[in-house]
Parts: sequence; C-alpha cells; structure tokens
Amino acid sequence: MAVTGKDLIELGFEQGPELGRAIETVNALGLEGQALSTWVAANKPAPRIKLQENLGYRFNLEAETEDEVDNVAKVRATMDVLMRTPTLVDGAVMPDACPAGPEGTIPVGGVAVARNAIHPGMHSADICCSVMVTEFADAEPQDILNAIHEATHFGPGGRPNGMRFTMSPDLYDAFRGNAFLNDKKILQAAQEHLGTQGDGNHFAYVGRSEATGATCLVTHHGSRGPGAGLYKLGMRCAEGYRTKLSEGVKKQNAWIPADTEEGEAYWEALQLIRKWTKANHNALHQRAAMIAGADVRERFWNEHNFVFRKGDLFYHAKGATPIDPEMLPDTNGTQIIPMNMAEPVLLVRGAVHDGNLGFAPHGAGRNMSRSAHKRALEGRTDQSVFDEETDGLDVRFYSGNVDVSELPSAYKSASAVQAQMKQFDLADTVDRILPYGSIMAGDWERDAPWKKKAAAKRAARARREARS
Ligand SMILES: Nc1nc2c(ncn2[C@@H]2O[C@H](COP(=O)(O)O)[C@@H](O)[C@H]2O)c(=O)[nH]1
Ligand SMILES: [Mn+2]
Repeated sequence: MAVTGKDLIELGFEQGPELGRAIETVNALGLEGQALSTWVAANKPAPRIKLQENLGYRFNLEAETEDEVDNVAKVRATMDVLMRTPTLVDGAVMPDACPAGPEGTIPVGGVAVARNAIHPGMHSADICCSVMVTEFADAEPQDILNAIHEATHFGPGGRPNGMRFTMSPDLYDAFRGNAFLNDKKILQAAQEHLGTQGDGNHFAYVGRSEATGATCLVTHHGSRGPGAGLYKLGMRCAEGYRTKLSEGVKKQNAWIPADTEEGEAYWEALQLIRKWTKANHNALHQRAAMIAGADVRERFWNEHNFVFRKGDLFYHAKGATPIDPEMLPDTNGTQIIPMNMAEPVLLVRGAVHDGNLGFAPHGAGRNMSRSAHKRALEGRTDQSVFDEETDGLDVRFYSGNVDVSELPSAYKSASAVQAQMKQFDLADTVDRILPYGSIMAGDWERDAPWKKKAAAKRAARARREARS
C-alpha cells in the first residue's frame, strides 16, 4: 500500500513544502517498516522555527494630537506582530514612526535587532537612504543652490550617456566580485545612476548654520538602482530560507542566516552599496562646489535605512538615525536629521542607552498617507498650497511640477518630534541648518508619456461622448 503524508507525519516528518517530494521518493523506493523509519529519520527537515511570544521593545513615541492617536495605535499594532519574528531580540520605535505596509511590517522610524540574521525587508527597499552635509568656507546660499541644481539629476532612471559620473574601478570590481552584485542590471545601474537622486522625498537643501552662519548643502537619497536590485535579490534569497526554516513568519520578515555563505555575501554587498551611496552624495557635493567655486570646510553623512552590526547582533534601522559611533565607521560624531523643506535640518549628537538602542529619529515622519494628505487639501490648487507653505524660500521642483505630497503639511509637526527626541533623551541638537531653499523631483509623472497618452485617450472619449 502506498505511503501517505499522514504515515510520514506519524514517523516524525513535519508538514511543509518538503512533504510532497518525500512521499514520492519513499513510494518510488518502495520503502516500508524499519527501512521507512530509517529513511524518515535521515531525511526529515530540521524542525521549523516558530514565532515567539511577548518580546518587549522600546516605545519612544506619544500622540500629541487627535490625528496622531490612530498613527500611534497602528505603529504599536505592527510592532507587536513584528516582534514575534523568532530571530528578533530587541526593538525600538522613534518619535517619527509611521506604518509602512501590512501589519507586522517594520514601521518607518523602527529599529529591529536580530541575532545572526539579516532581514532585507527591515532595512527597506531604499537601502542606505542617507543624508550628507557639506559646510562651505565662504559661499552664498543662492550660489550653492544654483550649483547643485546644475550638478544634480532628479527623476526616474539614470543620467544620459555623455553626462555620467565615473564609478571608481575598484568599487566596480568589488561589485563584480560579490555574488549578489555581479548582476547585469545592478552593474549597469551602478554606472548610470551615479550622480542621481531619484524622486519622492529625496532632496537637495541649502541653508545657513545657526551656530556659524556658514552655508551648508544637504542631500538626501538612497542607493538608487543598485540598491533596489540588491533588495530584490536579497528578498528572493531570504524567501528560500523562510519556507525552509520557519513557520508563521511573514513574507516581509524573511531573513538570510548571517553565518551562511549567502549571509556573508549579502552583508558584504550591503557594505559595497553603502560605499556606492556615499560616492553618489560625494560626487554631487564635489560637482556643486566646483560649479560654485566654493571651498569645502567640512563634510559628514549618515545613513538612516541600513543594517548595523555588533558581534552577532544585526540592528536593522528603517528610518532611524544611528548615533552610536560603533555602528558608523566614518562618523565625526554629528548626525543629520531633516524635518521638511521649511524647517531647519538638525545636527545632533547622542549617547547610547537602553531606551534608544543607539538610534534617534530620522525626520518628522508622516502621520497620514499621501492620499489622505491630498484629500485634506481638496478644493485648493497645488500652486496656492505651494505659495503658502514655502513663502520666503527658494523651493524648486526639478520636473517643473509641484508635488504637494512633499510640502511641509504632509509631515508631522517638526517641533513635536524634536520635543519627543528630548523627552525620550534620544539625541541633543548641537546646531541647525536654517532653510534658504531646496530642490526635489516634483511630480514628474504628470508629464510622463503614459500619463499624456491616458489623458489624450480620456479627452478623445469625452469628445466622442459629447458628440453622440
Ligand atoms: N529638509 C527637508 N526634509 C524633508 C523633506 N522631505 C522630507 N523630509 C524629511 O526627511 C525625512 C526622511 O524621509 P525618509 O524618506 O528617509 O523616510 C522625513 O521624515 C521628513 O521629515 C524636504 O523636502 N526637506
Ligand atoms: Mn531617507
């Protein structure tokens, strides 16, 4: 009689994706009795790691207004589910936290500490999203803003041929030597995307230091195409382990065991993506300095979407600023927290303690979705909202179209986030860069060919309907 799944489960084979194949094999071999038991003992997969219960985390967030009550409840709910992931040993929430996907997904403003595991879904798709500051010796803010406007590139894709920056040959070779990054699309994007900032809330911001009056340039972007490519491959690899190793773990919380060949290659790939992203900021700052003919006094940066390592613990930050020098190989001790285009960029220093796990907020965060923000502005033109919210500032959209979802009202109150940063002793503000102006991608999709085609179709349909 044919061996069934039930027979195998009774002999100790766990329910799971390997069961079907095992049934086929034992039947093909015609195993029964002791021979079958011996085969099951030798071939049953290791027991699956189950979800854990009741792991606490640090909650550095309070609702200040009615609008924020719902946001705080959602952040708690998603953290409660996230912390059941069996690799996690600690976690923290920053004052700028907001949900970022289905329940159980690490929120923006979240920190998750895993033992011996790298979770690609917890550093987010925009690996190494980061901020860099250059302080100039003697320059006017307007000249620096004009210079970065000329130097940078916002919007989808890369720079056109003939307008590209050169990727360091050593870094290119290191990409080729890594099992994840030696990928045609990643290598191509690494060359074409250097010197680009993408879209969404990435920006180039210029202002003056409150402490010294020096003009400063701040850029915000991540690892563009190369990082997106690595994220995709990392998630695919982690998914293989999730189905093999664990039970009940959400897809977005899959992990790559750090002590495997793949884990080591992924860790190395993250470090190379970090180097590429730093080079990307640097290229733009250097080009802007050259165009403006300005001398650089200081330059520093930090990432806020990344994985940091201490021994076998992997600190995943999705929108959290590391303040622990142990996590930052190239820090001068000062970290950067932007708020919105009309507010100062904070320069902070902090001390590690039990409540912050070595992190501070990374911004103001959103307490409503982009569409809810659009609904809240219904009846007003984009231009009127822009005029009101950027009064006195030199704010430019690279595509020429205002993106209202990036205006200051789209973000939480900057002062409330700063008050909570103080209340929870997350970091101290040591200087502020007061806004002169900034550049963002803007709503480039409004003029995208597919949008124009769809609009033309709608107009033609309306004309036909009017005639009939
Ligand atoms: N100075 C500016 N800050 C801005 C702008 N748009 C967004 N932000 C802040 O950045 C953080 C980080 O965003 P994330 O994409 O890394 O999550 C965000 O929370 C805002 O507070 C801007 O135009 N200028
Ligand atoms: Mn960012």
